[in-house]
Amino acid sequence: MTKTTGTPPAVSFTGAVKTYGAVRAVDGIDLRLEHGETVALLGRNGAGKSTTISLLLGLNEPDQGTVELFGAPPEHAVRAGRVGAMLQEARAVPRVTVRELVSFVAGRYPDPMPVARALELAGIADLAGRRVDRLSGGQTQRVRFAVALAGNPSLLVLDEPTAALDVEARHAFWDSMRSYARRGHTVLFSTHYLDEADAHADRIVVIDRGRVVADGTGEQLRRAAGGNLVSFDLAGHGTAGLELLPGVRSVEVRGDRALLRTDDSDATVIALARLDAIRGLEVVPASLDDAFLALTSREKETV
Ligand SMILES: Nc1ncnc2c1ncn2[C@@H]1O[C@H](COP(=O)(O)OP(=O)(O)OP(=O)(O)O)[C@@H](O)[C@H]1O
Repeated sequence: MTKTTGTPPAVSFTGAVKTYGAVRAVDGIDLRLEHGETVALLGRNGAGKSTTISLLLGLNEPDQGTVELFGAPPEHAVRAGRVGAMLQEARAVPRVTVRELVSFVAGRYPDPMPVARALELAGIADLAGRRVDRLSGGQTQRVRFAVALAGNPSLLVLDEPTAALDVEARHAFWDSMRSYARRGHTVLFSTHYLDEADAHADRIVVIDRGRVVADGTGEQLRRAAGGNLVSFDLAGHGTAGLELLPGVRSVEVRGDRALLRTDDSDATVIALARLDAIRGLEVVPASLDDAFLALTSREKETV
């Protein structure tokens, strides 16, 4: 992470709220992205990721709170060409070629990158002469990436950038994104894919029901959700009192096995041994999937 003292952060949300009727799509978000950070916004369907991004880009105004880019309202940074965005909805522009579209967008920025470079970074140099309304979903997605890059923005915002991409295109996309980020640019991307967030972001911000429920590295999220999972065959044992054992945060029963999420697996295992409940005992580190499920569990109140 690159900290810049004295300079306002690239992105700053303070108590931002956005409601649609009764739905609090963004429900009091505080978020700060420093210059040069790559941050993943992770959440289930309807968690509020796209609404957060629309506030960030100034496409929507918060009902409460503030959103700033580089210390000013988002539209300033957007108008100054400091922001590039790849949003979910793809509007096909009829008849123009890929090169024409990217050139047109680049021409509206004060300091664009060469069009050939944007096409190359997005992996579509070979599609330059093709009409944009005659491309596959994955190709269209890569054109939108080239459009987002065209202005050489300081802040790149990508809403589910890999949704329509096959495995190979996905790898190529992340390589490009990382090479862009390495040059000191700030990147925010939303995703449903935990592995992608873990592999490609410096920080993961988990959003649930319009709130930030976790913010940290993949490792910190795993720890926050309970470091290890201890499981064993119940073999007739009851589950009463298991949640009171040392380290245990939660107890789940799957068939005849009990699954304990614990912060201190040694202490939990010793206590289980005293109860003679160690048949088929297994201790595994909690995965990021486990962490994500624990953090965004529908049953759990996130306060
Ligand atoms: N224009 C709108 N009018 C009414 N409700 C909306 C609107 N946009 C979003 N919502 C609601 O706000 C909540 C958050 O939606 P949002 O699109 O921000 O979630 P998301 O995390 O991006 O979801 P997904 O992963 O499915 O894209 C949802 O309940 C959604 O139905």
